[in-house]
Amino acid sequence: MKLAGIELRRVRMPLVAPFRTSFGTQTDRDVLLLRAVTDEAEGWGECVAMDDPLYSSEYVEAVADVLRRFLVPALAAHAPADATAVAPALHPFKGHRMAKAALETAILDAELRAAGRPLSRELGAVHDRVPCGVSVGIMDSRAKLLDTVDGYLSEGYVRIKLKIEPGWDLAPVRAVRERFGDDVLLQVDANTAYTRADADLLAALDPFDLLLIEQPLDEEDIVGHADLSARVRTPICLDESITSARAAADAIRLGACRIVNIKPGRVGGYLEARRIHDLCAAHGVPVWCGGMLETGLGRAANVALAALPGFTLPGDTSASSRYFRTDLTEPFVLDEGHLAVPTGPGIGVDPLPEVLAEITTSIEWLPL
Ligand SMILES: CSCC[C@@H](NC(=O)CCC(=O)O)C(=O)O
Ligand SMILES: [Mg+2]
Repeated sequence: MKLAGIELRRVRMPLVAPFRTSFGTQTDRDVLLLRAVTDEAEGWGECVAMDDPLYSSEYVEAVADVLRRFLVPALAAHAPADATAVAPALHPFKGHRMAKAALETAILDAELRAAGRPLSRELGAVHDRVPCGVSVGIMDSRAKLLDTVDGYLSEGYVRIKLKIEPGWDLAPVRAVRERFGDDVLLQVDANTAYTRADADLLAALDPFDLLLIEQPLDEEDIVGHADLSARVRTPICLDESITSARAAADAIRLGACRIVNIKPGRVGGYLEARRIHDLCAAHGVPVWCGGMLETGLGRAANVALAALPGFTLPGDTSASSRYFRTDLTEPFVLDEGHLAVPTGPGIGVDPLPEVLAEITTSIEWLPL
């Protein structure tokens, strides 16, 4: 397979409602899509970086820059024969895992489409549909929160994840438990909003029988999470801290987490995501697929990954309608709390041309 070039395409999609986390509020997505053009097929990679470096150090403008100046020229020099050669070619450049993930995914998608192989099969999927959780933002009131959760449970979501931050934690969790009972699968995500001094506060969540507490402390505070894991009964799950299979191995070895949220965009791509899955399975650590408000392109690939055997907890693989009135692809629709794994070659979905044209804000061609 010969790579002709990479198209950088920016698209802007409004969210159906503001999505508030401990690091800010989002009202739309400015998404960078990569289209890999080869002599045999084309492939898509969706970059998960946000507008600003608040979830991680990466952000969309920086991703475009590092692709333009370093990563795509490196591919020109190495002429990778297939997707497995992309990460080694990009290894000299430190970090920028979201940029690398999008590039590797676009090339992997092109390769698999040319070969007629679905991504799910390539990764080792064992299910043809996956159970879906939903992420619920911080709200202005508990009443609004309970109405929102009620709506999602009515839609069939099998797990509720509440965003929390200091001042919005015990009360909303208690309100959800009191309204919907103890059987609802419930977890929380702090996005690093707490400190080691909050151990007792986080331990006060134990009586609510949560599935997990996601990333309570700073992404670099592995020791702090290990100490917290010894103080809090609820399993600690890491997200921002797990940037690679090595980081996952170290966190597990140090007792910093008992569950891992795998996001392919955060760790450099689907091949590294599979390595993390395999490593966690070897240690008996459950994993689930996190989300970055992906369009249907990234959502399709995430659903394929979530079908691997070690993904034993519902992921943030929600229906398209959780975030978008109109998705870039045919919408992902919840069916009895599950999404079907795409069966077509590669990621198995394509952008709808008229939607793509309407939401595109810029196009840049990077020849190899
Ligand atoms: C803008 S928040 C993105 C990161 C966040 N993602 C979610 O909460 C799920 C988003 C989704 O459903 O795609 C996380 O830290 O897990
Ligand atoms: Mg998270």
